[in-house]
Parts: sequence; C-alpha cells; structure tokens
Amino acid sequence: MSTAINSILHSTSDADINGQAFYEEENLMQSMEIQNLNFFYAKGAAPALKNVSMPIYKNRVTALIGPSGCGKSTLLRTLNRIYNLYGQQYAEGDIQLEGQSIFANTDINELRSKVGMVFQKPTPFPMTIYENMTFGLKIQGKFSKEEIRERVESALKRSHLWDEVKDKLNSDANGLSGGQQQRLCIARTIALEPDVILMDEPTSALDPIATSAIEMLITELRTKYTIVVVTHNMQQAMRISDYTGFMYLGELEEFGKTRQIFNDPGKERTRNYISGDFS
Ligand SMILES: Nc1ncnc2c1ncn2[C@@H]1O[C@H](COP(=O)(O)OP(=O)(O)OP(=O)(O)O)[C@@H](O)[C@H]1O
Repeated sequence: MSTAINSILHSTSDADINGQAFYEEENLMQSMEIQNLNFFYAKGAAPALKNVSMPIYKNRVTALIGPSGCGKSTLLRTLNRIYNLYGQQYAEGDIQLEGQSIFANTDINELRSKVGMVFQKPTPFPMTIYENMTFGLKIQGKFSKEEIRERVESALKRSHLWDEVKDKLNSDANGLSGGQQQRLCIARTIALEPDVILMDEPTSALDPIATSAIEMLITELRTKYTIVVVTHNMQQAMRISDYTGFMYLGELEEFGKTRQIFNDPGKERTRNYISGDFS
C-alpha cells in the first residue's frame, strides 16, 4: 500500500455483538505508513522489531499495546528517528510521512518538528515556563518575536494550561504540578505545529485527575493532529484511541479499529492479553 495513494476507503463492516456495523470509516487518510520495519539495538543483535507494517491514520489516535518488552516504545522511537541519538541502533525497511520516506535525505530537525514527542515522565527543561515554550521555536530560527508570542499563547490555550500559567510565565517550569508539567510538554510540542505527536505512556506518572485531563486533551487534539500513544492501560486505550496495534515479541500481532480489537479480536493472543490472561 503506497502512501502516495493517501485516501483510503475503509469499508470494513464487521458487526458488533448487537449486529450493528460500526467499524466503518470513509475517506480515511494516512499520515504515516510503516513498511516492513525491522529494528536492531546493535549490529548482530536480534531484532527488537520484526517486519512491522501498519498505517498511522491522519487525525486519529492510534494506541500501541502489548506486554512489557514487546517493542511498543521501540516502534514509537523509530517514527521520529530519535534512536539516531544512540550510535549503534538502526532500522531496516521504511517509514513514510505524508508519502516521503523519513530515511531518505531527511533533515532530522525538520522530521522531529513534524513528528513531536512527549515522554512518560514530564520533562520540562530547567527554565521558565515561557522559555520552555519558546525553546524549539527559537531553534527553528524562522519566527518573529510576535509569531513566537502568538504560538505560545495559542498552544497553551489548546493545552488548557493558559489560565493556570498566564500570570507566571517567567516562573520556573519545575514549580508546576506533574499534570501541569505534562500539559506544558504537550503545549511545547504543539507550539511547533507538528503533523504527528508521539506519546510514550504520557499518564503513567500522573494521578487520576491529571490523567483524565491529559486523556481529554488527547481526544480534543486529534481534530488537528495525528497521535500515536503507547499505553499499558487497556481502559485508557479503549477510551482515547481510534485504532489499536497489539504487539507481541517485536511483531505487530494485530491491528484494527480499537472497538474491533477490544470487542472482537481476530487472534487468540490478543483476546488473552486484553482480557488480562497475561501481561
Ligand atoms: N537500549 C536498549 N538496548 C538494547 N535492547 C533494548 C534497549 N531498549 C529496549 N531494548 C529491548 O528491546 C525490546 C523491546 O523493548 P521496548 O522498550 O520497546 O518494549 P516495550 O513494549 O515498550 O516495553 P515496556 O512496556 O516494558 O516499556 C526488549 O527486548 C528490550 O529489552
């Protein structure tokens, strides 16, 4: 399947337990496409990802689930080539972003501004709230002061943080609560206006109220961004994602609409995992 043919008529019509067809989606676009991807942490090492192929649909939330060590974070980290920071690690196969290979002639900074990342633990830089927001924008070197100010305000508003921080933009970002710090990290990513936002267990360090705020934010953000989220929390995957990939031992065992994966998985192993028979 080529990303050049970006518009996909998704015409499955599997029935749910009540006999309703609810898996249909029309005119679904692909933002990224992972094609026969293998990943190695070192030369000669066993692959951590084996022949993974899957679409990442535009303006949808895709959850990656699976038991510990199955390769969820590894797969996420290939999508903006963050693994390139570590010398020996390499990927084989291809990943396309808007129809272009991210491996061919790619300016890595440009890729990372198009495919932003939010980590498990909130990681504000040791700077003020405002400086956290402007850091990436300044590195790009193409925005006026006024444009930067506008982007900061707009991203903080979209992340529902503006009202809480607008009077203390020059305070240390580490003075914010964990949930606020994570929303700041999301806002910082959004300020760069990426196409895709990668989130690696973005709520696992947060309490239930902060978790709920981030989940609502993710659901809202998908109107503008494509989101890929790694989660161990099956309820969370069901609440926030449109598509789910179940991984097992470095392979993509099953991929589909979240409702289908959770209501009517195609594979015994997926069924066992989501019903808690192994973790
Ligand atoms: N830096 C590394 N060097 C070598 N091997 C690694 C490294 N990081 C991960 N691995 C291995 O790659 C495989 C996939 O790990 P990965 O962290 O992607 O799994 P995961 O599904 O995200 O796990 P978890 O749910 O526990 O976070 C595992 O076998 C792991 O041991």
